[in-house]
Amino acid sequence: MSKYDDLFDETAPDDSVFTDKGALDPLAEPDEIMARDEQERELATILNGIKEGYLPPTVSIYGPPGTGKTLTARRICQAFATRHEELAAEYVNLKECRTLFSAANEIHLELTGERKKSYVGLDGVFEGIWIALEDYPEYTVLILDEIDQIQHDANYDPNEFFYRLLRGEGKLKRGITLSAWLVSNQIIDVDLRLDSRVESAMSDESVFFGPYGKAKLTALLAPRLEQAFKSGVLSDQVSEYGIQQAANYWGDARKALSLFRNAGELANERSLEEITRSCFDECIETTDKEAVLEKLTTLPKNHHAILLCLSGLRNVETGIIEQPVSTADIKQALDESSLAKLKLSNRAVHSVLTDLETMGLIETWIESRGRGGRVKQHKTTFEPEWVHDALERRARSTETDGA
Ligand SMILES: Nc1ncnc2c1ncn2[C@@H]1O[C@H](COP(=O)(O)OP(=O)(O)OP(=O)(O)O)[C@@H](O)[C@H]1O
Repeated sequence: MSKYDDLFDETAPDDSVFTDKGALDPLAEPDEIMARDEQERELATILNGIKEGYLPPTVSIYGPPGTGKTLTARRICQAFATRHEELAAEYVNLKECRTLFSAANEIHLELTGERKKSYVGLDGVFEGIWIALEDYPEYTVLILDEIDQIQHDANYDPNEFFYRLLRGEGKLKRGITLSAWLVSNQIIDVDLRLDSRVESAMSDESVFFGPYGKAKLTALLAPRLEQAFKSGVLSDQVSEYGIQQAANYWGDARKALSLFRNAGELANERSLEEITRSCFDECIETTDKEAVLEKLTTLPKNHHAILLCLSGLRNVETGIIEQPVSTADIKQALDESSLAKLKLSNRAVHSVLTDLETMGLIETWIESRGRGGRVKQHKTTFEPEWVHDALERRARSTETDGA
């Protein structure tokens, strides 16, 4: 018997509550979209516009995280495109794009399988996009997920991207009909402060995906819970309790799935035969923390630096991190620490703070101090200690990558 036989025996799940934990993976594609009939109908009506020779130049698809925007937009377009050869649909996720150039290049990559070199510039990439779309069917829907990322480009105004996308010369010259479906958490023209020449080229079509309430979450989770858990380990009452908690706290399908996975794992850890209400109560924070850490670990260095300054001041007596922190204090903490090497100007600090607020990671407000004037204050929307946990996690993964 090798040492691995022992190791595998020791780590094998013993009396697990799960039969198929993968069913609770939010990345796993569900067989069917549940509880989004209204939005599916709105989107199908928009697509059916091709029968009258019209697709809106833009459709804003917006709502809080985990409300099925991406899933619904992609599925409905794919289903329509397989039934109508005059329409093609392409999906591009702009999550990693920090410049207008990289966002346009991501679209180019999706359409052609190739990226453009940087010397061609933004206009060169758009020209490539229009050339590629010439060979497309009469109508193309381009789903641009996480479109709000393009506001992170410190050197360009997002209007430059939209102006080219909507009014580009190469597009008009070739008579290309493109409908850009802009998926984001906020309504896009308000969020990105688009100017009037861009706004006038956009349509005011928008489809809102609200947070899921208890009934919708129940419909959506039912087939996945049935697949995930052994029969008898999750009673109807306890399941209903977990769903109610997920609806009260978040209304987010992704977090609801994670909550059930975490609750099941806790029951396993404690060798419980059934999942209990307290498993859910104890997992609310873990589930929240998981989602925040995931977001934090993917942030750029400057964002981390600012968050560190925001969560670095501790009360000398209690050891508790003190918040809120003013913009001036953040800048001072930056300049007095090893983070000074990042050489962040006041403007850069301000722009990172705006980004963090848009991402829902901090809250910002103005405090009036009488004669002392007005001071901008900031605090994290989550436990500030988690910033340090995220950094540790990132350092560990860099070590592993480097190993
Ligand atoms: N209506 C639904 N029916 C079935 N599963 C759903 C539904 N809505 C969400 N889900 C599940 O939640 C996951 C996340 O949904 P999706 O990515 O579409 O959310 P989103 O609104 O685009 O989120 P974000 O704004 O964070 O990108 C899906 O992959 C799916 O597993």
